[in-house]
Amino acid sequence: MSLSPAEIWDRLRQRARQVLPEQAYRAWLEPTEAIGLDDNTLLVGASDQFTADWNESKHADLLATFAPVALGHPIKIRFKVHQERLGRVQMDMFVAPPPVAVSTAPIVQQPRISTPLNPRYTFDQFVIGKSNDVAAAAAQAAAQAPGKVYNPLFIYGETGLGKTHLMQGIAHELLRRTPTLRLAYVGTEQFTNEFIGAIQAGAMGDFRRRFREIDLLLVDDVQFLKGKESTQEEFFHTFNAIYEAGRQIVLTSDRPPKEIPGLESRLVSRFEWGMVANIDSPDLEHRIAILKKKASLDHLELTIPDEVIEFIAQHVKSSVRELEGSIIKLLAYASLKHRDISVDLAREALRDKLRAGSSSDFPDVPPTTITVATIQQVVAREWGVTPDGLRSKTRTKQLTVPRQIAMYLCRELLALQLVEIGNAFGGRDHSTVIHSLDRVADEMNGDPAFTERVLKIRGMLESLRTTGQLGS
Ligand SMILES: Nc1ncnc2c1ncn2[C@@H]1O[C@H](COP(=O)(O)OP(=O)(O)OP(=O)(O)O)[C@@H](O)[C@H]1O
Repeated sequence: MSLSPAEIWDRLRQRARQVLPEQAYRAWLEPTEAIGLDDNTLLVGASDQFTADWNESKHADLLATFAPVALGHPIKIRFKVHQERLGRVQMDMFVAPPPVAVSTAPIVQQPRISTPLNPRYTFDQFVIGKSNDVAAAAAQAAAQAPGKVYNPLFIYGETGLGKTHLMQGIAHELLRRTPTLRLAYVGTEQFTNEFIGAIQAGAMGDFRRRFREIDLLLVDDVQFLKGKESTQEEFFHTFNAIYEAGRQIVLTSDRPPKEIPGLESRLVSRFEWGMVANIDSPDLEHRIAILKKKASLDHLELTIPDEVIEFIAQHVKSSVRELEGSIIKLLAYASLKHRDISVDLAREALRDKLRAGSSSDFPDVPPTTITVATIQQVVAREWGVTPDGLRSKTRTKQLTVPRQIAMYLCRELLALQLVEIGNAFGGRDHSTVIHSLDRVADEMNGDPAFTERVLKIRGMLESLRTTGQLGS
């Protein structure tokens, strides 16, 4: 029986999980998916270019070593950006530890339907600003007097702005005070699936007990109730039972109740009974404060200078999740390049994110006027060889060293993918490119004259980019 690409990927990934740190697994391999199997190569999609490159350089070989045992034959693994997933970057953590279940010994007997809470989603880790002060105050009030003041509390806003964080903050606070709290925390999809499962199993009585005999109901993404008539009906009764018992309900959505299409009017009106609070995008000062808070929580104040925090806050505006993702990317990039974190490094590492905005938003991101061909020309001239020689298969030392440097500069200045660099230099494979980049980085660590020469070329190219002229 032959396995599907998804099954192959699952087997290999699970093996990798046993040997990689959990955080590394979650950050890099979890948000990937198999795209297809081509000949003997498994193609795996990542959400963005950097994740693809990082996996390619750090994990592809390791994963391939599991194949003979896991699949019974060797295969190669290649990572690429999965077009459908572009724009859905999910780096929902800084250097976050894996979420832990909230369960503690005394609670075990309590009815509990709960996805694990993220231990970092507490009130004291939530930075309050103009865009979220009403929602944060309401959440704190609901945690102080559950079921009494804002019931239900309905928090809405665009993705990645802290709705789930605030909602879980209420649960953390209540659990801290009452460890035996009966908590139900689910996404709307999970509620729907459990409901369908209960109908199929003829276990509606059990389902109702589990969802109604609770102290706190948290439901994420209620916009997904749209168009699901029977689920809405069941949710309506669940809501009423909990509400009438004076227990707290907290809901999140990407839009206010009235704007959820296909939501029954009796649910719309119930969702508006308590408090409907919006979370907006944070302004610049708020973004800086959030980044500083995250940096201090992870003891990164000395690693990430203030000007880098400000640079990121100025340019990454779409969501707090994106802000966090930027820092993760920057940390990984710095570690891959063995370089200290600076604004220049951030500009390189976050090139994709910076480009996602309009150029007028990013006046200090210069238009890319240099190309691979320019880099090849400038390097070839400096080393007294020809650009064609750099692109050829010839492996004399006279050509190998400038070729490696030109590859390195393509990566540094143009942030090209490994495979793009390989193609631009006579169709070399990614491991040759990685080897070349490592060689240059090693030489630069140990040989000041070499470093000076590379930096001189780099300076010339950068000046070409900013002024349109080659610096001397
Ligand atoms: N004000 C804030 N202070 C600190 N961290 C924040 C803040 N707002 C958001 N975050 C962080 O941003 C990330 C995304 O937040 P969260 O998951 O709560 O977003 P969301 O609005 O629920 O998004 P989605 O709708 O996609 O589920 C989390 O890691 C969260 O801790």
